[in-house]
Amino acid sequence: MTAKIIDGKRFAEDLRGRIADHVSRLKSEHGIIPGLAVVIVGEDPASQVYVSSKAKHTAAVGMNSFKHELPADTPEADLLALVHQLNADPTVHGILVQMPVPKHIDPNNVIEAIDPAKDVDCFTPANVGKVQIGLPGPVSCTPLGCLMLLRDELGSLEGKHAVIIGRSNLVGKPMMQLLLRDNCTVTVAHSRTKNLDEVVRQADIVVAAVGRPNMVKGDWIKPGATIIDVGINRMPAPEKGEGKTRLIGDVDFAAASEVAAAITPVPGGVGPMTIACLLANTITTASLMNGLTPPVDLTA
Ligand SMILES: NC(=O)C1=CN([C@@H]2O[C@H](COP(=O)(O)OP(=O)(O)OC[C@H]3O[C@@H](n4cnc5c(N)ncnc54)[C@H](OP(=O)(O)O)[C@@H]3O)[C@@H](O)[C@H]2O)C=CC1
Ligand SMILES: Nc1nc(=O)c2c([nH]1)NC[C@@H]1CN(c3ccc(C(=O)N[C@@H](CCC(=O)O)C(=O)O)cc3)C=[N+]21
Repeated sequence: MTAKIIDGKRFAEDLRGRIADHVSRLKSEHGIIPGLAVVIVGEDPASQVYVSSKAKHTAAVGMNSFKHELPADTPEADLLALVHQLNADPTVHGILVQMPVPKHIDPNNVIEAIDPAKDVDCFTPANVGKVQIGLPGPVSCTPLGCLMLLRDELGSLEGKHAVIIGRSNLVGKPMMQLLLRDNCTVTVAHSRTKNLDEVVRQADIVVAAVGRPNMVKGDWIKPGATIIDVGINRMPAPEKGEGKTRLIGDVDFAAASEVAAAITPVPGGVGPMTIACLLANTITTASLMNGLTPPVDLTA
């Protein structure tokens, strides 16, 4: 079998088109221009790339984009003061502080400082809890993007056995909640899981979110499974020239493609969906902050 390649880049483009429609409706019917503030501390090149990409897409859908770049040695108190200022700013509906933050800053203090009403990453305890009980609000961007791709590919997810590899607060745990809500039977594997290959062989749906290049082998995949590869691993690519790199996922794409029914590529799979879902969450928070029901097609 040669797997269908799930085109996350194209799906994200379509999603951004729908988001742009919602933005223009919020403007014309309610006089609201959704605003997203992105804060980056330090000069990590990969983070810079993501932040620029977010700013570009935010503006392209008609939202206000506010970018705050702080030096790497910014004291924690100054970062928290900026977050409080953004919490109080009525033109800002979403706040994202790019992670990781430098070592002298406690990421938990940053997350606690963000007003849950503007928490478009869905990092705050209030919003994590809302996802768990199924109340409206922002939903973790990467898991939301994975869910949209899976629903588009499979229709109903009911009764499917989903194996998630990774249990981070950013990806694995919220993915577990969303798949459970869609009536999957969910297994969450992690670094202490025994016989991971045998566990993965049970899966109708595999979500790999580990950060280890090509860790999931072709012979771990049940024939006909659907594979979502969240992993982003930057590898040296001397064949492209001195100092060049390329991205690969957590799944051995070539081997898994021989067995699976459908698979996301890296790049061009989950990554673009993450950014589109950040914009979707900004529509959700802007709607809720104004007493409006968030559009159903942008949330879980
Ligand atoms: N495409 C996108 O938009 C995004 C991509 N990513 C990428 O996804 C990947 C995961 O990110 P994130 O969740 O933040 O990573 P974390 O490092 O926070 O979590 C990794 C998880 O993988 C588990 N793990 C580590 N080694 C193994 C192993 N040998 N076998 C099984 N499980 C293992 C860890 O287990 P334990 O808990 O036991 O330590 C942990 O739960 C990264 O490559 C990241 O770059 C992340 C966010 C967005
Ligand atoms: N507060 C916060 N929220 C995040 O959502 C967040 C974060 N911090 N820190 C880092 C991770 C990682 N992340 C990605 C977003 C887009 C791509 C993406 O667009 N990837 C492209 C490739 C981009 C490239 O070529 O570098 C793709 O997979 O096709 C990847 C990874 C969001 N994260």
